[in-house]
Amino acid sequence: MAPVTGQLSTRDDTRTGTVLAAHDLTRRYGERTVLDGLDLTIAEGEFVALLGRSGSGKSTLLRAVAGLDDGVAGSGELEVARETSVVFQDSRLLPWARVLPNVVLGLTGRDARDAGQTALDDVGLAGRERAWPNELSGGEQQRAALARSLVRRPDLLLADEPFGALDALTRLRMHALLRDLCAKYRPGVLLVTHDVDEAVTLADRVLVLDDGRFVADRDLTDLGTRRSLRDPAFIAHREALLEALGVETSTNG
Ligand SMILES: Nc1ncnc2c1ncn2[C@@H]1O[C@H](COP(=O)(O)OP(=O)(O)OP(=O)(O)O)[C@@H](O)[C@H]1O
Repeated sequence: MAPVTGQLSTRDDTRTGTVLAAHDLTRRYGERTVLDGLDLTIAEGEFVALLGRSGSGKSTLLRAVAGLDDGVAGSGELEVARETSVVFQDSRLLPWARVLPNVVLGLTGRDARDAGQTALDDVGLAGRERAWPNELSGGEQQRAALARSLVRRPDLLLADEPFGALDALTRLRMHALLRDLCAKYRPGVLLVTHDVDEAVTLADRVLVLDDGRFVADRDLTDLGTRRSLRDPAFIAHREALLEALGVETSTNG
C-alpha cells in the first residue's frame, strides 16, 4: 500500500489477526470535517458494512483506508493488510483487454492464468474468458471485477457500492455470490452501501456513519450465515439500523 501522508503511516500487519486498524482518521474539506477522528478495526475474515446517508463520508472513509486520499490526517496510525483489493460501482475493466487478461492484469508467474480461470469459474463467468468487457452485462462486469480482486487472494477487500448500479434481481444474485466468494476466499471486507437489507444480509458487523462519526456499531453474528428477510431477528436489526440512520419506521400513534 502507498503510504498515507500527514501523521499517518501504513504498514503491513497481518500477524495480529487484524487486516485494518485505523486510529483517529480525520478528513477536512475546507471548513467542513467529513471524518472526525474515526477509529476502525477489521479482523481477519470479518465482513463489515458501512451505512450512512448520502454525503455522510462513506466513500471518503473507504478512499482513506484504500490509500487513495492523500489529504487524510490524524494523530494515530493506519495499518492495512499487505494484500488489499478495491472494487467500485463501475467495474473499471480495461476496454482494450479481454476478460481473462483483465482479471490477471499485473500478476506474474506460471500459475497466474490458472488462478484467473479459477476466479472466473468462481464468479460464474466460465466460458467468457475471451469476451471483451463491453460484451458483458453490468452484472457480468461486476462479476469480472470481483474475480480480478479475489484472484490476488486479498486479506482485505474494500468495496464501494459494488452493486449500486445493478437492478434489484441481479443485486440479490450478487449478494448470494459475494457470500459464497467470502466463504471461499475469506477476506476481511469493508462494504460501503446505501442498502440496509444488503448490509444485514451480508455483514458480520454494520457501522453507521453520520456527521463524521460512527453513530452505530452493530454485531449481526447472531443471524448466522443463512439469512432471511422474514426472520424476526433480521427485521429487528434492520429497524435498529434504520433508526440510527434517522429513518422513521414506526407506524404507531
Ligand atoms: N474533493 C472534495 N472536495 C470537497 N468536498 C468533498 C470532496 N469529496 C467529497 N466531499 C464532500 O465530503 C462529503 C462526503 O462525501 P462522500 O462521497 O464520502 O459521501 P458518501 O457518504 O459516500 O455519499 P454517497 O452515499 O452519496 O456516495 C460530501 O459532503 C462531499 O460533498
